Amino acid sequence: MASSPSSFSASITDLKPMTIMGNNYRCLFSLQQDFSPFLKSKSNFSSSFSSLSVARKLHKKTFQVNSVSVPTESVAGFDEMVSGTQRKYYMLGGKGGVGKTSCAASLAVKFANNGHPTLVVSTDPAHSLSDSFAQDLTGGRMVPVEGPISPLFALEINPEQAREEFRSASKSNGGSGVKDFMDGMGLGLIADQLGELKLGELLDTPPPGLDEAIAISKACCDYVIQFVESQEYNMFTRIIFDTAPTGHTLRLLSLPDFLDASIGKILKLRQKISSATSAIKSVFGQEENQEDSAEKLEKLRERMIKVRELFRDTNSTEFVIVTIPTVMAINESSRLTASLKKESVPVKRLVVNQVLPPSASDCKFCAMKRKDQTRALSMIESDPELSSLTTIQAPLVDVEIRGVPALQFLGDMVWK
Ligand SMILES: Nc1ncnc2c1ncn2[C@@H]1O[C@H](COP(=O)(O)OP(=O)(O)OP(=O)(O)O)[C@@H](O)[C@H]1O
Repeated sequence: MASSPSSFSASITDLKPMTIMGNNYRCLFSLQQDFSPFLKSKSNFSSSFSSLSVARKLHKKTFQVNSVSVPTESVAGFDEMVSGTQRKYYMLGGKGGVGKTSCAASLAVKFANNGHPTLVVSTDPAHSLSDSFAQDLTGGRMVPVEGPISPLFALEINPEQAREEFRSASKSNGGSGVKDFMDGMGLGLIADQLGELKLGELLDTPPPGLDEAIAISKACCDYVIQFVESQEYNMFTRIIFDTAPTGHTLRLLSLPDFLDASIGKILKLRQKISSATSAIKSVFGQEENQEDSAEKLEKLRERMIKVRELFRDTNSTEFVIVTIPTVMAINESSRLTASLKKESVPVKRLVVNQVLPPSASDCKFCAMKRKDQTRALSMIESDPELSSLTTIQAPLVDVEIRGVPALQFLGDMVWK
């Protein structure tokens, strides 16, 4: 067990041979556990970082010797991602289990090691950032991640809190449909005021599948607004979102539009009603309160427009799709790309994760798997949505990617 920089360097020579699907090579991952006490000390990390670079070089060399290099189709692009100190947002999304969290966490580590104070945020109700960083990041607030050179913080948006808010608002108002929705969105005051006027009939039907997940989307939007407005987040020049599987993410992205449209309708309605009879005015209470709530609504609407604009700003935001080489995952990625384009969300990169590395001698299982993957990869080339994206291939490795050194290792293979 190493616990000091000197023993760390000595142990570099002890890298254990590991295998990627049958091919021998030396793997940095075997270091992760041995050196965790050492890596706990941030001051030690910069010296460990240079040692890790040596280890990586050694690793690359071994790759060449054994002819099992990482798939070569990776396209340059990290230079562009890392350049500039203006804040950039990266959202990583795709089908469940394809490696969104691993890719998002590895990108965050890479940015932080390249001088960017970075925040990585999980918007997936089933968070796995803590597992990925091998560190407790729960609690719904920013937690520093030990290891990288520049500050790296992680935030897992607390789904229970958002769900609870939604549930209690729905229960206490005893309504249904749009009214429940408005309550859950923190618009209970307006919903109450308009309750007698059959609000549900005056608004369009909310999107199908409306449930507690939308409360989490609302919480995410609130955070996004804070990232833009609050001093607390000023320092971050890169913010990465590890998003939930496709359905949730699309809901999150369309929420600002939906709220903007709904609020617009309420405001118009209010205007009409405020000039009507005193009987109707009494439903709304005093003139002063009307002004107050109209102002609140207008403010909420402005903030939603801000979130929407941010999601669509090609200068500051990019949605990176993560997939794996299977027909199902690629079909879903194609649909996701089409939806994102429809929402005008900038998307230009596709990470194809868990690609079998080349091998001179496949077993029967590997040969079958490789055939499947080759077929799936060729689908990308002919897919009308995906073919125009920059494709980055990331290899399947035979160990779980957990902890900063492992994420750094993955990041160096993916983000080039
Ligand atoms: N390139 C890879 N090689 C080997 N294992 C990988 C690779 N990428 C990810 N994994 C493993 O796959 C599992 C799922 O990865 P991850 O949690 O990153 O996926 P996800 O898309 O975020 O999942 P979810 O949709 O459940 O949030 C993890 O155990 C992770 O270590």
